[in-house]
Amino acid sequence: MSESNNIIKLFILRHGQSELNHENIFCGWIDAKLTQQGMDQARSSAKLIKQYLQKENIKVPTIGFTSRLTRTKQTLDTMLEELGQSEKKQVNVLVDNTDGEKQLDKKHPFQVIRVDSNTASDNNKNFQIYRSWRLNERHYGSWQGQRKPKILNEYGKEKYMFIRRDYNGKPPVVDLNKEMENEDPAAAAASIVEEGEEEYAFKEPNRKLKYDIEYKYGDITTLPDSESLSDVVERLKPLIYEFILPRIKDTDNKSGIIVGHGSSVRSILKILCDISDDDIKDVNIPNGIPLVLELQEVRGTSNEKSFKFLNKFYLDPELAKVNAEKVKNEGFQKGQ
Ligand SMILES: O=C(O)[C@H](O)COP(=O)(O)O
Repeated sequence: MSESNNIIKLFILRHGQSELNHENIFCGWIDAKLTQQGMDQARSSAKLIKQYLQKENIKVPTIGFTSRLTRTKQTLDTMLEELGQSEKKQVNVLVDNTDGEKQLDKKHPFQVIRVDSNTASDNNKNFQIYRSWRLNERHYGSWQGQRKPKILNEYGKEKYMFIRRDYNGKPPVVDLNKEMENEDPAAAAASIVEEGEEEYAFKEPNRKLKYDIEYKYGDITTLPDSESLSDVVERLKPLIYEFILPRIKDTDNKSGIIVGHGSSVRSILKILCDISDDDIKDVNIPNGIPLVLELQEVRGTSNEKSFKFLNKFYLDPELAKVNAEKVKNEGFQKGQ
């Protein structure tokens, strides 16, 4: 096998701007949609990928991965329109298989549930999308739905930045009774906010409804109520090594698109580029700018050692630098 045909290329990006990014509100597992600017970012990220593929004489990837949140779905769907793949897509949801000990089953950790109802033209659908809750944003605990400047004011700069960026920083747990949409619409309509309690305008979707496929087909015992970046790294590792990389490696051109979130993209980089716990604090991910990550497949080694990091670069490095700095400073600017 020659050097060049065992190179795996990942196109990794954070979704375009969401309604809550726009409002400077912690989003986490709240299911915000993209703004118009977010849709535009998705489209221009696909244009950048297209230009790069043409320049390098590489075919469009045939596989993509998103979280289970709407903002990554909308981003990838919009990108596929621009890449001419939207008619070809086949959508699958990955659910966890656990062994008796409630650990991921080592032999068959994930089950693929096809969610497209149209099976008639399956043969033409050669762009495979896989969605997994393991690619979701970090669960931002009780900070979800709250304005960043307000939290900064309450916790002070040091604690605010520690929880946002330290590898082990973790927000207080969410009170799911209060901060999750009610399963029963009638009960939701009747729910009264006690005097002096804050009304949560932005809530996490009811999990039984949002993750119905996971509840129906898989073992779902581990959905979090607050996470540090290290928690996200742990939940992502099996997905990356047991599913994403082996699938991408088996495609014709060994490339794939991954659309994640600020913290899930930071976690992917931490895992694949071997970034230290300390250095990851300074990594901020801009919305909607693709990063190319190249890995070399090393034959004859076990999972985690079988992909060696080679190179990574943004397709618009200048804009990525400016926008990453803005992400870092969220909450601090006046007038937010
Ligand atoms: O969940 C969120 O609000 C953002 O996507 C990430 O926020 P952060 O950059 O403050 O960690």
